[in-house]
Amino acid sequence: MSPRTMAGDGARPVIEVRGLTRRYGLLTAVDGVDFEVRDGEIFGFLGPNGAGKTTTIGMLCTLLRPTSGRAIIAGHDVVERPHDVRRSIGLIFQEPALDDRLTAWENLKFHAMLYDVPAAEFRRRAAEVLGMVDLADRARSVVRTFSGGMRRRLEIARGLLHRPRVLFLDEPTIGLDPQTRRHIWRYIVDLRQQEGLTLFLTTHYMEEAEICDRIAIIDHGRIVALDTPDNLKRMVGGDLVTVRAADLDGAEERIRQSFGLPVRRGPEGELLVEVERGDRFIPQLMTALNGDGRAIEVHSVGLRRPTLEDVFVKLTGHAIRDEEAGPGELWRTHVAMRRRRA
Ligand SMILES: Nc1ncnc2c1ncn2[C@@H]1O[C@H](COP(=O)(O)OP(=O)(O)OP(=O)(O)O)[C@@H](O)[C@H]1O
Repeated sequence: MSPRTMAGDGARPVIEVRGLTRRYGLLTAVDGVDFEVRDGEIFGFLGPNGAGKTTTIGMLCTLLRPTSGRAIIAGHDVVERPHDVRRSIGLIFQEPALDDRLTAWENLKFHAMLYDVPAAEFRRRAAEVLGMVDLADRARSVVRTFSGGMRRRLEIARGLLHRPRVLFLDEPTIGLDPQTRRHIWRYIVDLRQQEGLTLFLTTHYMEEAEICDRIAIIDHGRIVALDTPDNLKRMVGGDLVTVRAADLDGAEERIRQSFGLPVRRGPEGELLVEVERGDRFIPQLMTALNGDGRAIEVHSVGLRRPTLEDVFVKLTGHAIRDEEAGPGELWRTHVAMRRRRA
């Protein structure tokens, strides 16, 4: 039975979260979230920077204490049994956590010592996980000589060394180029097939969230929707027609008056109209925009299927990309997380 069919078979969830809350002073970073993750599932947290993804993962991994609420990982309460939780999980965080003066093998060895993996088991397992991420021939190379993608693969191998039941990945591809990002995801999906483990990941890249079995969309510390990517996209309806025009306000008003349909703004300021059949709607739209005594100059009209970005905009009223962090902001976040963990 593949892990995909194992998911949702009625077994006890591997992660159970009830009313989980974390406050920093007056700010409620995570605001009473509830969800369950099934064994063998790829479960994603999707939301903009600052939505509360890292804080949630921090609590599930026992690095941050919840202000209130409960989280049970592989049957262990994160507050009452943190040691058991840590043995059940692997972590891959945004910031690299390898020692680049050591070889790949030595980095794994250090991790095995922390997790009490016996020496014979370590040798077998280290060879296995390095093979999984295509680094077997670089085992004795110093990590300093590795590319960003190789380092991330080694971190994945290290996260798997002690055979965790759940692997947590916080923005595992941030800062990598698109090709390397695709490779990393291929490894992650293969791993689920090979190891049957549960993956909990956070991302603000919409296309990456598509690989999840289910996604929780999080905004301002709250889960605003939780479902499969397909079901989430169905919330947006049929087709999306995009309109770019010289007078966007005028075009918006004309569409509302002519069709009585709601009009939203897309991430680049374009108009978005949800319709059942876009191919039939566009000719009527052009007639409406050209007619009525005053033609509105149209720059382009597009037709596409809804994406997770559209779902996010529909649910929250704002775009994920608007809040994407620049390098400076990301660096500040990393420094803050390091300090929090220190
Ligand atoms: N140690 C801290 N002290 C005060 N506020 C914090 C702290 N850590 C996080 N926050 C705030 O809590 C909120 C949630 O942050 P969090 O890092 O969990 O978001 P995120 O969705 O993971 O974003 P990112 O992808 O940027 O890490 C933000 O408003 C952030 O500024």
